[in-house]
Amino acid sequence: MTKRELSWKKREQFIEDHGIIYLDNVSKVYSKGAPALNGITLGIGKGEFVFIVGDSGSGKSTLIKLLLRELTATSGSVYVMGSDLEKLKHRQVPKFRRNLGVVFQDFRLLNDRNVYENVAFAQRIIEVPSIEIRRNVPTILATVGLAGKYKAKTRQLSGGEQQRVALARALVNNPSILLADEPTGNLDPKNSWEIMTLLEEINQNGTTVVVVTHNREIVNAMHKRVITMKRGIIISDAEGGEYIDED
Ligand SMILES: Nc1ncnc2c1ncn2[C@@H]1O[C@H](COP(=O)(O)OP(=O)(O)OP(=O)(O)O)[C@@H](O)[C@H]1O
Repeated sequence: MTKRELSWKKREQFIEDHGIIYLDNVSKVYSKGAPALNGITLGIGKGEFVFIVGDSGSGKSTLIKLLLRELTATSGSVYVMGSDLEKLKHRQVPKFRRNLGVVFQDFRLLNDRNVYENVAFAQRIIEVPSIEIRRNVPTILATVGLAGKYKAKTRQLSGGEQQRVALARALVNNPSILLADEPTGNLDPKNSWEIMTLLEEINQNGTTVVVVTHNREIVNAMHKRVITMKRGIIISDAEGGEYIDED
């Protein structure tokens, strides 16, 4: 077995034992104030669908930023896909992020480009050959129900449609993990449900999905694993859990 095969096997074993996401006693302290995360230990298995909920300021976005390696932990270790993110060199970060899809509340699209270009862009930056891009983009747009809108400028779309473009862009590179930070925060109930249904389908196709949300109704209806945070710690972690009311 080559060295590379051996290290891949080790990583597979790590994921099997601890999860595709694993935080080991992680704290994050910003320059001022109480820790945003305070000794979090958490494993998320390959193929899981997990909600992360909690009061404003409880540390949810900080957690997502650690997983994306936008931030590093003050202490403890963050492992994503079996890699210790602290050991990742700066130049390795873009390659690491290829396996992560991410969507945000505010969509973050290129508003002067059309739908097709927004999605194709994600493939161009990782140098996917044009012939494959021309095949992949329509396929993923059909998956999110936007096949007919590929020429539209994103600013001409509804909020729900814009979030679907963002989802298509997040998924086109076939990531192992999809992180969604408040994906329905700017959407009405109907569009929120459509996005959640898409996230569930994506999960059923094998992608691990982590959703940060304040949407109580959706969390309570979907009966997924629910991790509740408060002031930087996990106060509840329950399969088929409910949104716990803030006090
Ligand atoms: N860049 C920063 N510098 C200093 N403090 C920060 C920074 N970002 C977040 N914090 C603090 O860390 C704590 C956790 O913030 P975080 O954004 O992770 O919470 P959250 O649960 O995502 O909140 P919300 O639901 O409002 O988005 C808060 O007390 C916040 O004020």
